[in-house]
Amino acid sequence: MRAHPAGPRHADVVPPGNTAGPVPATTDDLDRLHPHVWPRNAARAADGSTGFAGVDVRDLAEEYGTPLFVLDEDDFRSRCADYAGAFGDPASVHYASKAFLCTEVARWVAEEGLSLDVCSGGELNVALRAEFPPERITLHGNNKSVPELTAAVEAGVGSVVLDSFHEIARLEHIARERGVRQDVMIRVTVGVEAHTHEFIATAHEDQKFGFSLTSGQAAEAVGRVLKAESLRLVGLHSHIGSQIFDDDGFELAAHRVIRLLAKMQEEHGAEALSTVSTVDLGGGLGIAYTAEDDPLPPAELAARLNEIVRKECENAGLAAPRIAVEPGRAIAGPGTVTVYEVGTIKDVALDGGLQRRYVSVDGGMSDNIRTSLYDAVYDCRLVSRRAEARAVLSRIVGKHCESGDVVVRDCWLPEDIAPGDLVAVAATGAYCYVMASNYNRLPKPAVVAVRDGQARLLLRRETEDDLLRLEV
Ligand SMILES: Cc1ncc(COP(=O)(O)O)c(C=O)c1O
Ligand SMILES: N[C@@H](CCCC[NH3+])C(=O)O
Repeated sequence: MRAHPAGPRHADVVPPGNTAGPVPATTDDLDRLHPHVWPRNAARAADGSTGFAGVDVRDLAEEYGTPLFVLDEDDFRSRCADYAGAFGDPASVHYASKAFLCTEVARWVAEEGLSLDVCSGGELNVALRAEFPPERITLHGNNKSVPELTAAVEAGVGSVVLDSFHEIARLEHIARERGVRQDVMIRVTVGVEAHTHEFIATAHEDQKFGFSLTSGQAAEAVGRVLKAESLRLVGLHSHIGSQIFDDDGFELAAHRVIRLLAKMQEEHGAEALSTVSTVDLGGGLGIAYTAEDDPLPPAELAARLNEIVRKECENAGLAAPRIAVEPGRAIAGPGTVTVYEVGTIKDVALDGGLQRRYVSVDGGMSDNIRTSLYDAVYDCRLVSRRAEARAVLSRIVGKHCESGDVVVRDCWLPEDIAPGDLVAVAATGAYCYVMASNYNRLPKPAVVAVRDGQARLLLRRETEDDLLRLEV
């Protein structure tokens, strides 16, 4: 181990409240790719450069350009397998495709035996292009259009998660016209305050999703669906939010959904509810964006949920339903990194003798809006060579005309970072590419999959011509 000190040039110049964690004690620490945060097949090579599934990051940058999303295929597939194993039946794990989707990834999900959640006609279209088995597709959304509902029914999707009274009537009409009995679930807003950013919590009462439990709307929705001859109620659904670390919220949600099921059985009779075989507890499992984050292992979560559902059902005298879950971030997030090239570097003197270093890269808020939107925290490392100098607290910023264009608010980088160096931001597989924009007319980056020493393009980089394609 190299014992070279990596502390800041002057510890007293570091601005307070930084989110980069403690000063790396050595240059080895500055180089370390924490295994919870970085893709399962990321590793430093002997010369200090970084390989992703055995492919040198410098070769990837040269061949595909930067910014570049690099997706470790085995990491993605192994997380599908982890969830499938934890919950017993792969089909009861629905990959939430909003986190990241392209045709090839939909094929991987199908091959791993999982189900797939889509929440728009566009996502459905990609799934069907990948020939994803329609009976394993679920359609979500609080405002699905008539064409979206129609496309789903005609494709033969496994279920539609109903989100409003308007939609019950709309879907009933569409299914009846086509002579189909469509399987549906009801999205119940269970009134749980998930401990996460307020913009990504979804089960408190005052928001747009689902039928609320306390107002009686959820019970009313069950009644209406049971009367709709072209709909068949197969499950109750709850999703409490995203990037959640403790299981209390899931437990409470499970408890409330089962109570509703029991109440509905009392009201409508066991026969009427005999088709309700699933309790879907949604997604939301947090991932490690930094070494301090401590996500719940899928097997632990599955065991806890099974136990609570079993106990609740026993108390209510119900047969235990199948538990379904919808992880998006937990499957797609950790296996992808974004590689950027450093362009410019600027040191700023702050009040009180403090200093901040701005490292500008060739992407920004157009390929990762999460930092500006949710104050997201990320780990960023120099990946094209070994760190040889002391650590300097740095801020990774993009190239957009916006001072809030921050990719990583605080991270430690070696003092000698220079234009042309490659840096990578970890855990960008979920909600980065899919939320990308063309702000300042920047083309969307390419997405490349790596596996067994080989790289394969999944989505090509947008071109200047692509950016002109909508001009009339
Ligand atoms: C209904 C539903 N299911 C699943 C997910 C996936 O969430 P996550 O990516 O946090 O697992 C979301 C997004 O929050 C969602 O709205
Ligand atoms: N897009 C959000 C989460 C919302 C998930 C979809 N309901 C994120 O990046 O964290």
